[in-house]
Amino acid sequence: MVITVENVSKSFPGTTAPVVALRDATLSVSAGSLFGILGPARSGKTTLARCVALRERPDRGVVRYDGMDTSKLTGRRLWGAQRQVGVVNPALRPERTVAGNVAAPLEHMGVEPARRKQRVGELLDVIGLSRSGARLPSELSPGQQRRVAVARALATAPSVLFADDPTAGVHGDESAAVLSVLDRARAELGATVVITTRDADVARRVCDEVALLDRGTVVESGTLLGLLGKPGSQLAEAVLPPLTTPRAHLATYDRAVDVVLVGFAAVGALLPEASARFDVDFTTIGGGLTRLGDTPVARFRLGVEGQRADAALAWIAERGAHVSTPMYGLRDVAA
Ligand SMILES: Nc1ncnc2c1ncn2[C@@H]1O[C@H](COP(=O)(O)OP(=O)(O)OP(=O)(O)O)[C@@H](O)[C@H]1O
Repeated sequence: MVITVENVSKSFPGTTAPVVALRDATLSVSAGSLFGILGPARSGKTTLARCVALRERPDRGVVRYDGMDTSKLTGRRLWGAQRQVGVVNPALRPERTVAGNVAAPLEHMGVEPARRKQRVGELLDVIGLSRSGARLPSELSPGQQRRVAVARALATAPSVLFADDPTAGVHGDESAAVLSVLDRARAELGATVVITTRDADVARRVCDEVALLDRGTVVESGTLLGLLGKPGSQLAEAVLPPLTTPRAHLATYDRAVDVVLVGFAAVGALLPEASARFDVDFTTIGGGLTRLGDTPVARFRLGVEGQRADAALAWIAERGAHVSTPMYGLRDVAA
């Protein structure tokens, strides 16, 4: 399902004046994407995600599901639209087993026992807890409990899954396992997944689309890979390896450039090949390698020497590398 948010504003009553949670927020969530709403504390992430999930009504603006204006929906039709979004609620029922927790929404819907059992089995497999169905939540680690909460939200096969801060209170490998379950929900069950997070690393690891929120305003949104080459992108800055080079260091080269390379072929081969073809030397003076999901991405600050430096840089740019002139932040100038 494609979800669009158009100029959504939302305020809440405050003690002295209304608290503005969202101002004119606009974004588009592609069908089948893992969409991250990223921003600092109180920037409006949860409110925006709740509007997307139809759990909160905007004061102004429209949320569309596959083009349909949801603001006009009431009663059964609103409920029907809300049911398309499974919301991950981390609070499990302590007295019920893992399987019982996952089965609860299906019982509520009156799904017959054999079908229920089959569905619960499938979901426990997706979350990697096939053999823990009979255990109680208290016997599981926080990360495993969170995975059960995801399975429960997926039980009724919603087309959209919403998880508010899915790695909150879960650490290290455990948080990677929670994120990989969200990724499987998208890849294997075909759900569009919307998450909120303060952590750019979460976005880097699993999100393919992101919106960056600042004090209720969407300051950037789009595909993460698409934003990498955008000059001055805050999202790109947050997920790429940092570049901090003293200005004096750059002066030792004919010229210096920042290069972003995306994908196995580019990261592995583009620079050595350009160097050989154009008889140009590249020296890495900053940056490094990372991954966006499974895609290797590199950002390097390079010293470039050789008469055909321009031709070499044009050649790598034609092959998809993003080449730019280093920009100086305050830190660099001070250094
Ligand atoms: N139900 C509510 N009543 C009053 N104020 C609210 C309500 N929900 C959110 N707010 C306020 O709206 C602003 C945005 O809150 P929101 O929870 O959407 O931000 P957030 O980015 O998810 O924050 P966090 O990362 O801290 O969870 C905050 O100032 C918050 O206090």
